[in-house]
Amino acid sequence: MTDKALSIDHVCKDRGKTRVLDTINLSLAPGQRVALLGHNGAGKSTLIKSILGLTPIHGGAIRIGNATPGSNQARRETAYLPEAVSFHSALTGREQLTLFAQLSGAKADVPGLLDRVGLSDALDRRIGTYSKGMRQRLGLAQVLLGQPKVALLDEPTSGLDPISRQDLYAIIDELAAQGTAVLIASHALTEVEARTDRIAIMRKGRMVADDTLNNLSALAGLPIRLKVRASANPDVLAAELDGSRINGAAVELLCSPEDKMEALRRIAGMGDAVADVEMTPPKLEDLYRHYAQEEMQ
Ligand SMILES: Nc1ncnc2c1ncn2[C@@H]1O[C@H](COP(=O)(O)OP(=O)(O)OP(=O)(O)O)[C@@H](O)[C@H]1O
Repeated sequence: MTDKALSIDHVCKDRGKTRVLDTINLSLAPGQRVALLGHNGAGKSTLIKSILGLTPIHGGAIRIGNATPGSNQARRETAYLPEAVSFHSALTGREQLTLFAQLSGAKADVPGLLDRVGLSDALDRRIGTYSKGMRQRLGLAQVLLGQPKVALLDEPTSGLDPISRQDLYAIIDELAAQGTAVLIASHALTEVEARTDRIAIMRKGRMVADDTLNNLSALAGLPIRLKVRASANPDVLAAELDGSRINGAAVELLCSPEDKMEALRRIAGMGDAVADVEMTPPKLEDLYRHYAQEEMQ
């Protein structure tokens, strides 16, 4: 028995002569939300297809709980939302979801699920008349159907408006709260920064980072930005603090996490010459650039 919802252990996959997954390790505990990031072609979709058992791997092992990808048990326990969901356009949302429920053998409160994803007004409308966001919501209702152990979401918010994105993440949070491990492949860094527990970054088939945002920040040693606003003369402040002028009255300092307190003490020592201080830790965008870019290798 394992306490992991998903474990990926030394997985390799080749396409022709190219190794597209190279010794990938990744595990998700129940209820964890993990962002899977990487440039185009890094291997995210291939990894997701391998987890679904849709493409063979050539080394290592993948388990959904204790089940192997593609087995009946794994299929029951895994839900997948592709980037471009496609449904039968002649069916209504209610009919499509009822059909999925029958196919999966799950007992489902179809109107309740459609209500939960904000489609109660459209449940008897043909899917052909749904917008992209509505189809995405229907896809999410399908993910919610069987209370899966693992949910794999491929760019779930692409093409959605900001409110629909927020709604979608709220549903992902609910899914995680009921114990589903959620792996979200995405290019939307700002979103996943706020809405996931861990960040996994792939580069050319390898997993180059897998940790919490804070730990990745510490490991990367990226600088913290301090923006100091002068009350009177910013040039004097810039010279005293050894910072650079960034606009009318402000000075910017970059310091390592270890030097942060020392820098703050120096700023406080300037007394009334300082009107305000703003501190910005590295963002996921900075970390992504650090871990995913080739030049950094
Ligand atoms: N059906 C296929 N046949 C041959 N090569 C493929 C196939 N699908 C993907 N690849 C190759 O495998 C590598 C990984 O591609 P993959 O689609 O997994 O990347 P990705 O990280 O999902 O990219 P994106 O962000 O663009 O969706 C790439 O080099 C790609 O060209």
